[in-house]
Amino acid sequence: MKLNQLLEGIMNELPAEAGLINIKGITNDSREVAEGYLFVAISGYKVDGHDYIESAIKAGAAAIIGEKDETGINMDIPYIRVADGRRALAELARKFYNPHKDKKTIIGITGTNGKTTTSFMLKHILEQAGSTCALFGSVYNIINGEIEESTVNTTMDALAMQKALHKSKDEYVIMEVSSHALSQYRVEGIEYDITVFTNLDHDHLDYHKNMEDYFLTKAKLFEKLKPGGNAIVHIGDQWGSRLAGMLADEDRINLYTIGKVNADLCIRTGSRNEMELIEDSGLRLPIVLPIMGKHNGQNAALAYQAARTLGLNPNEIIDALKSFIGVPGRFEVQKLPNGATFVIDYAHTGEAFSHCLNTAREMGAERVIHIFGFRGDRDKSKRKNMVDISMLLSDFYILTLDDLDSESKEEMANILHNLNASKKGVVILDRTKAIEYACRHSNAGDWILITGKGDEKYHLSYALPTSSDKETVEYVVGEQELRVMANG
Ligand SMILES: CC(=O)N[C@H]1[C@@H](OP(=O)(O)OP(=O)(O)OC[C@H]2O[C@@H](n3ccc(=O)[nH]c3=O)[C@H](O)[C@@H]2O)O[C@H](CO)[C@@H](O)[C@@H]1O[C@H](C)C(=O)N[C@@H](C)C(=O)N[C@H](CCC(=O)O)C(=O)O
Ligand SMILES: Nc1ncnc2c1ncn2[C@@H]1O[C@H](COP(=O)(O)OP(=O)(O)OP(=O)(O)O)[C@@H](O)[C@H]1O
Repeated sequence: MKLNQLLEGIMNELPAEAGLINIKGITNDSREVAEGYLFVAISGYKVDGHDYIESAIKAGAAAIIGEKDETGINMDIPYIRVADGRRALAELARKFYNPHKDKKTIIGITGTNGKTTTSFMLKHILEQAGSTCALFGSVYNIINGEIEESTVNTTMDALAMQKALHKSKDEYVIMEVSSHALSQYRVEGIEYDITVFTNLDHDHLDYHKNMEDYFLTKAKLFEKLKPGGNAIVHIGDQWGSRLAGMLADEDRINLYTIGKVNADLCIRTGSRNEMELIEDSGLRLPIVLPIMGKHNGQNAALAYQAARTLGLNPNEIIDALKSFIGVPGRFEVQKLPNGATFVIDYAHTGEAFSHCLNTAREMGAERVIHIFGFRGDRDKSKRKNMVDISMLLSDFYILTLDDLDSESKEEMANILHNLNASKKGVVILDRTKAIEYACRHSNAGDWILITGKGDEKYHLSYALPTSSDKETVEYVVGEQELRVMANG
């Protein structure tokens, strides 16, 4: 594609000869530049892409886009200045990979918790109805029925996103959209058919200034709805209600609210996994969800409403939900030989903790034991609240290590000891030893919840020869089986 075609609308005054340059590819990573590529230099959070312009030129770049007036580099290829490199990258990538806009139906799901679960549920419903569906999210990406290795981010960068949209021949694309993605223009230029809001909880305040900023960033997804598109908003918290209020007067879109009362789709929960969805027509749909937790009832209601707006009939959606097998690492349950229950979950916010711990009680736990830590570098201001909620809702908790990222083990150990303000809690730094300890001291009727990592691999090495919570649970359950056998 010619440079001037690519830059149309992004840049007005381009030297005539520069416009004729043939661009063979686009990248913002100097290590990926090949002959004839356009290199987009971005001032990043860790390093400055402008420092790699010379390497990009050596690797064969045909033109450079950057944010700085002066690069201080003598170059005989065009340097084009833009106000925001990330935004320009998104627009260029869309033009390069998807010049005719997407014909597929695109669904974006945002919120602090429940994005992955809701997206898996909706995918399952659409596939049961015979449709093909791509999924872009934190567990993995699925394109044309093939699982692709998981990306670093929940939402891919703009370039990977446009390539993935280009590659997908699926009828539907469901994507999790993080607030980071919205503020970094990773989904710029995408027009959504449906956008979904799950909830907002204290998280990511290492990145956002405050909850207000976090909320307004999430709300940007709804500006990207196509005219006539559908906004589906869970009004279970103040942020969802506020978003619904903001969207209510927008004539160009349709708004569907989900909540316990005064919503277009009402959720009535019964005991354990029983629930009922009530449409505003009065249609009542009872369902026993195959996965546990009221939070999953909310996720199911969001997926239900999305499928309804896509024209599926109520009973086929409810039937599909009945065969949903869950998401890896989200409330995965395993029974121990002694009658106790292990749960592996991805909860890493206070609200997610309360859902998980309450679910264990509702399922009949006599004693709830909670094992968790804090991810290094991530929102440090939520840590105390996480301990407070665990202290309130568990019978016993074990503070342990999670991934440290750039925080040191000593630093984290101090934080864990300082936050452990209750006799209900102990600190066992080694995560695998914490799990082993809980297993050894468990009785029939106990529920042991290990939260934070879900099915992700450990970044640290621990005492037991395992690399994820699931493997550690299998290991300690195996040990317990041996002990039970040895004791006859
Ligand atoms: C803080 C943050 O969000 N960083 C994101 C950002 O990184 P960055 O572009 O600033 O990267 P950088 O390393 O400073 O590099 C700057 C530029 O130099 C270039 N470079 C670098 C080295 C080199 O040799 N040559 C070169 O050209 C890079 O390609 C880049 O263009 O843009 C990258 C591409 O999109 C992201 O991968 C990266 O996410 C990092 C890994 C991250 O941890 N992000 C988290 C906070 C995040 O985004 N999380 C949300 C999910 C949150 C949730 O759980 O809900 C997500 O969507 O994943
Ligand atoms: N609707 C919900 N409300 C509150 N908590 C929820 C909800 N759904 C899931 N959770 C909790 O949040 C955890 C993560 O769920 P899920 O992976 O579906 O969310 P996510 O938004 O994709 O999270 P992340 O952005 O961190 O990947 C679950 O393991 C569960 O503990």
